[in-house]
Amino acid sequence: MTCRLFASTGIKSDIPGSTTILCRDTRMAEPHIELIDVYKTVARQPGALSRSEILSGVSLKVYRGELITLMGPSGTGKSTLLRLINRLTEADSGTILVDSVNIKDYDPRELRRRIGMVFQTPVLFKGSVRDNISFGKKLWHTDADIEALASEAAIPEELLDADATHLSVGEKQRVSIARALANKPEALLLDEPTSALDRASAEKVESLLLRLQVEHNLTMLWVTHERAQARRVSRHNYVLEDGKLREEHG
Ligand SMILES: Nc1ncnc2c1ncn2[C@@H]1O[C@H](COP(=O)(O)OP(=O)(O)OP(=O)(O)O)[C@@H](O)[C@H]1O
Repeated sequence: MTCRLFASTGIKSDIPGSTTILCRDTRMAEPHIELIDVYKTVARQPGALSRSEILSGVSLKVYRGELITLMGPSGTGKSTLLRLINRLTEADSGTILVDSVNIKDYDPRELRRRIGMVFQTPVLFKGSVRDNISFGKKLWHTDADIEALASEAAIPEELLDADATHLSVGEKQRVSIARALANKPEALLLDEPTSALDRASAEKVESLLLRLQVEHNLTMLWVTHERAQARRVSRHNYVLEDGKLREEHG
């Protein structure tokens, strides 16, 4: 077995006939995304005086090109943890770094271009599939090739001019992934990207995400309720429970 180190290290080791896997090399690179002692409380009822702590000193390092999964009981704060990273919500205390820079020092729009998000239920706006995929390209003036992205996301060419709101949920999820890629992101936050899909569509989207992760060297944080899926897609599986994050071994 050989390790294909993360592309940012610039080192590749492929010995013919051996198995090549992605390996974490903590000696050679700074984490791409790092959470240091993050606390987050929420008000359970609007206007309530007391707040509940859902993250109690969470620390995590994710390296460039690495895929980690997040599991844990419902309501423990997995989505909140993702949303903290692209500043859809703010931590009460602690530090979050992207490329060693505090996320508060980024323009939030640029942060969200770099770190895309895919939700459990794909939300597309009224308009064609092409319009939906082009959204980020227009916003951030990237040179994304819409036809190429559609093809990468296994969206047939004849669907490009179809009304996006009329697609099946599986097709919509593939469009939302292509739309996220049009921003030329470096990382994707995946909030249960397959759990609203039937089995066949879920398998397609799972293998699509895995292929894109390798082809684009994307860092991915993938929330899932399925332990089997977590194990299929990554060797770095974390569980969030009682405000704490722990890595699962074995
Ligand atoms: N903006 C908010 N205001 C108030 N409470 C919130 C807010 N966002 C999240 N919460 C609460 O924080 C807790 C964690 O929510 P979160 O969606 O992060 O959990 P989760 O682990 O992703 O859950 P699930 O697995 O069911 O999707 C829940 O009790 C939720 O009701």
